[in-house]
Amino acid sequence: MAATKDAAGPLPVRRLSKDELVNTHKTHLEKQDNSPNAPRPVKQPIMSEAYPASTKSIRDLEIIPLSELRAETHHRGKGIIVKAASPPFVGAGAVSIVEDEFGNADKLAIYNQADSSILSGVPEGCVVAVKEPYYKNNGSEDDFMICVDHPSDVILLRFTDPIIPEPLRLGPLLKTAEDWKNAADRAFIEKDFPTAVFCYTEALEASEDETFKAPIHTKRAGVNLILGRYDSAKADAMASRNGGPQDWKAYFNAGRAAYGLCDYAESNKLLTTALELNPTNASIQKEHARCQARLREEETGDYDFPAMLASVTPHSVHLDRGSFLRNTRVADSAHHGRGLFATRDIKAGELVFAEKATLMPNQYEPARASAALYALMVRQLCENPSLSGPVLELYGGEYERTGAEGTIVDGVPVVDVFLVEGIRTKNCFSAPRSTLEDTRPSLPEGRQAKGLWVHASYLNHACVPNTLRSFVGDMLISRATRDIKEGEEIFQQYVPVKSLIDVRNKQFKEGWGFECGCALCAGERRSPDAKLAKRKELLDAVEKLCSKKLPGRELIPDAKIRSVDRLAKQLEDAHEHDIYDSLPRLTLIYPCNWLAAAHWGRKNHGKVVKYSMKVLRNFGFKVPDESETWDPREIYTSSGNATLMTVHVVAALRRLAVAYTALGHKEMADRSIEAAEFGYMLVTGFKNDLTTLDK
Ligand SMILES: C[S@@+](CC[C@H](N)C(=O)[O-])C[C@H]1O[C@@H](n2cnc3c(N)ncnc32)[C@H](O)[C@@H]1O
Repeated sequence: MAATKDAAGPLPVRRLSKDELVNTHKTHLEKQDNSPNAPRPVKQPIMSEAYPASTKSIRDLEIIPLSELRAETHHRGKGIIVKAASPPFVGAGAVSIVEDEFGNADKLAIYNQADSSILSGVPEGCVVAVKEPYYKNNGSEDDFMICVDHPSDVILLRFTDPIIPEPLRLGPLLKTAEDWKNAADRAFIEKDFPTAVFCYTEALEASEDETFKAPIHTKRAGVNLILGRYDSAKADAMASRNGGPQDWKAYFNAGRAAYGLCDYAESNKLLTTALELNPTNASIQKEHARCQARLREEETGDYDFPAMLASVTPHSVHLDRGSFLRNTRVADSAHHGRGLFATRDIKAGELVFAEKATLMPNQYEPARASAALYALMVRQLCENPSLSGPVLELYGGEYERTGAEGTIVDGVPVVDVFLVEGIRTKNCFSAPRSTLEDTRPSLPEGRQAKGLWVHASYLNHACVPNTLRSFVGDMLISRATRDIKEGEEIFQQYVPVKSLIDVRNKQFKEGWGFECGCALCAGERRSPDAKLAKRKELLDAVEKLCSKKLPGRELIPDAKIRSVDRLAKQLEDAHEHDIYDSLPRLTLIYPCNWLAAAHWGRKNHGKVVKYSMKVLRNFGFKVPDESETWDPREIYTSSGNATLMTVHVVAALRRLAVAYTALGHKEMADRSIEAAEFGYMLVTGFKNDLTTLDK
């Protein structure tokens, strides 16, 4: 863990007075962008500044005055209780001027609160407790602020909480439970849902009358459903039961909440009860049928992928589908910690699993995608604690846990934003809106969302993996690239691998903290350094000569083709037979692809066959001598365990088909196309027309 600043720093020489703070704050408020759709920036944690979230109750901390806060210090064992003396300035966080019971004032910046929480902009007059506050200098001599990064380090205190010191007490703002209910109803009509939840909560706290409380639970369940706070919605719905004829509503709402949590088995149970109580209700029937469909998908893995793709639009990338996971299970891995293992034999091409994202924001802007996922993870852990368990169990890198993360303290789950960021960086995937679309050459590159798929997060990496992942909206599809035996570990590539072993392992070390030990990496490490250096030198020479591009329609001069051919031969000679006999030769893929494309432009079909077959060979596939009759469809099942499948394999097979046709080898041409279609299914996740590759 990074150094925390627990040692006491100095008391500031000068602090700004309340008037000075409030006046400056007012000028900021005047400039605040209040448009409802203005995107809120996210303050993503800097791991070198990491410090753990407080795990103590505010009632176990020593409450200190603001005047005792020391610069650059985490005040362990201490807490402050303050009242907001200004409206909040809402940017990456919410900044308020606050005062304590002694009239000391200071600036409080609260980050990482969900928009649906009232703490995302503490209203003036509210009282909050900050646990183990971090007091931070903002640059100039007298500019300090209390900086709350962990959402659970700040607690909104109820007006009647006895912990509030006398001078900060207002007493209840409204007199009766009925007043609070009416205020909540008004907030609901104005679509101010966080305030509605707050006021319904006060109404519930202010009343002992169960007949008054039951419908308020129903209303708060409804608001929580709107806010996506499914755990609370479910608890409210269940609390609204009173044994009367309206209880079907409670089960219906609880069922919808469980559906929102993707807990379809639980949802089914609740909706079935709702249906028993009200068998003719069309809304329950509809939700029940929807839930049954999810359970079928979970059981069978039977998906209509084209329909799913058709439903993905720029505004709707979250698919209403269940996850099919039963072909795989999590178990200890010989490579690292836990991994995913096959629970039965899986044939090349079969669905290994399909998983709906646990969390994936609809944010495809490269500059915003990571921050959006981080913010969503924090929000969900705060709002739906039932999701915390599976997310917090994921590998979080080197960040040291306290063990209290996710436990409920002072009524809220402890959420440590640095752990969340650690989990995010080690487990998130980039996802195009659809992999099929992504294979279109005309599509601009780089528009990918970032998401978290909890089951897929257990996959370890191999450069020569046995599965390939693809996406349709927020659904991750994993297909077997070769036959997998029951009990075998499932691997995937974390990122497309670089051809030079040093370069790719540097990437794994820096990004994920490991050195790959897959068959390819282990084999390549047997090559002496001089051979590795020679291959790098030759690849550099080819890339320089060809400017890293593949030939298009232009006619490439003979002399250039001869030069590339010569370098390719030297590269081939720089691979030891005993090591590379059944391993991919990644540095040779680009030159061979280039030569196939160059000969393609010259309609030199024999050479196209030769170099396309070399491309397949260099991806690790077993191919015969180019003059033999063979069946390209067999490459997926007869090539051993060190192959690498990409869209370039599909392109090579297509090129092969055209060349075979031109040479009059119709049968091999047809088989090549079938093999290309199969490969394209692996790449895109389901059967698709190869012509997408031309669009
Ligand atoms: C997404 S997690 C994979 C699941 C992880 N093994 C676990 O126990 O939760 C990613 C982490 O797994 C480890 N890992 C993945 N592939 C590996 C490999 N081939 N060899 C060693 N460690 C690997 C790395 O520490 C990486 O940061």
